Amino acid sequence: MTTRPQIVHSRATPDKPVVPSPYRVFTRAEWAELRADTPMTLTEAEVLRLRGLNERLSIEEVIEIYLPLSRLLSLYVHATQDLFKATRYFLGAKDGKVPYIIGVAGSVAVGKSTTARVLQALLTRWPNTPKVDVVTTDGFLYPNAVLQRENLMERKGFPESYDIPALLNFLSRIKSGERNVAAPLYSHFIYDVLPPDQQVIVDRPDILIVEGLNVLQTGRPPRDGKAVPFVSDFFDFSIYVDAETDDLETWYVDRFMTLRRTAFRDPGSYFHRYSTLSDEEAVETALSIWRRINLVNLEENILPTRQRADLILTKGDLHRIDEVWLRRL
Ligand SMILES: Nc1ncnc2c1ncn2[C@@H]1O[C@H](COP(=O)(O)OP(=O)(O)O)[C@@H](O)[C@H]1O
Ligand SMILES: CC(C)(COP(=O)(O)O)[C@@H](O)C(=O)NCCC(=O)O
Repeated sequence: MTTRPQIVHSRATPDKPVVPSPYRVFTRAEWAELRADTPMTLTEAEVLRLRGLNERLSIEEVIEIYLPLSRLLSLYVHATQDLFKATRYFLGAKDGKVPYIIGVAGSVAVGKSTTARVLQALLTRWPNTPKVDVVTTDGFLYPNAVLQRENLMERKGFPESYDIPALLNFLSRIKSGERNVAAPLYSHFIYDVLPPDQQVIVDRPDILIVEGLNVLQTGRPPRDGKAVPFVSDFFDFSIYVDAETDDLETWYVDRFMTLRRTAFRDPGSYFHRYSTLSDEEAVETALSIWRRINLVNLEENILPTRQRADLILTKGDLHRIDEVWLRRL
């Protein structure tokens, strides 16, 4: 089972004083109280739109967890923009708009992409309707041809499977205020990155959400002593979506079984070969992929980054968030 962030649970003993937690912990009810004012209701059209993002997402979850979170983020975005304006004023600079970047980290199947899409939908509702884009880091995986050549197909999602310099270059261009920056895309259907003519263009959004397993990773310190930035150096705020390992395994297998009934039926899909398996065989296959690849990656490379996040959402059964941990500033 995943252990929850440890630091707050430490008990004082005579020889071991309690270490103050860098996080303030909110129960679900306490967090829900923070959805203070007007834009905290959803229109019917918005509810429908959110349902379209993920039919399993409960609207209660959106109201109690994601609306307060979008309120907090909106306040942070405004504060950062004001600070940026102050710098521009100081420098006598006229132009310049720099996107506010939010990183969303966590295991495969924890719901990063759903969280990112819900936040995107909610943040655009705030006064002045900011433009919010989402980029996923799987676009920066090396193509299968490269992973095969390097014997890394069983390491997809591990740090060495990503073109990190390309991701850093992308983020650096975004943070420099550059317009029309291309980001590569990944397709779960073909299980590979798409060709360069199918890249997505990011054109100076107000907010960019960057979602992926690896976004809080730091990598090895360079041997030559030359400083290399971390992906998270470009973030203004970061979120880690957390859950027990047993739940993650269930969600991974469930998603695999749903895809088997839908996308995998298409002969063009990479996993089409699994559409003819019996249900039991398919569950075994999904469990095997989970345990060989994603679980190992979670334990070795993803969980250790949890305590770098500004906010941790801890999920229980059925994706219900039961606690919110907010880093003290
Ligand atoms: N808040 C949620 N409520 C219900 N189901 C969810 C929620 N978030 C994700 N899921 C389900 O969990 C699975 C993994 O979610 P996804 O967003 O694809 O994860 P990730 O991007 O972390 O791999 C999917 O089947 C999705 O429908
Ligand atoms: C594509 C992924 C590495 C996730 O990438 P991310 O967007 O989080 O960077 C992952 O979904 C994946 O495909 N893992 C390999 C094992 C598997 O097939 O589940």
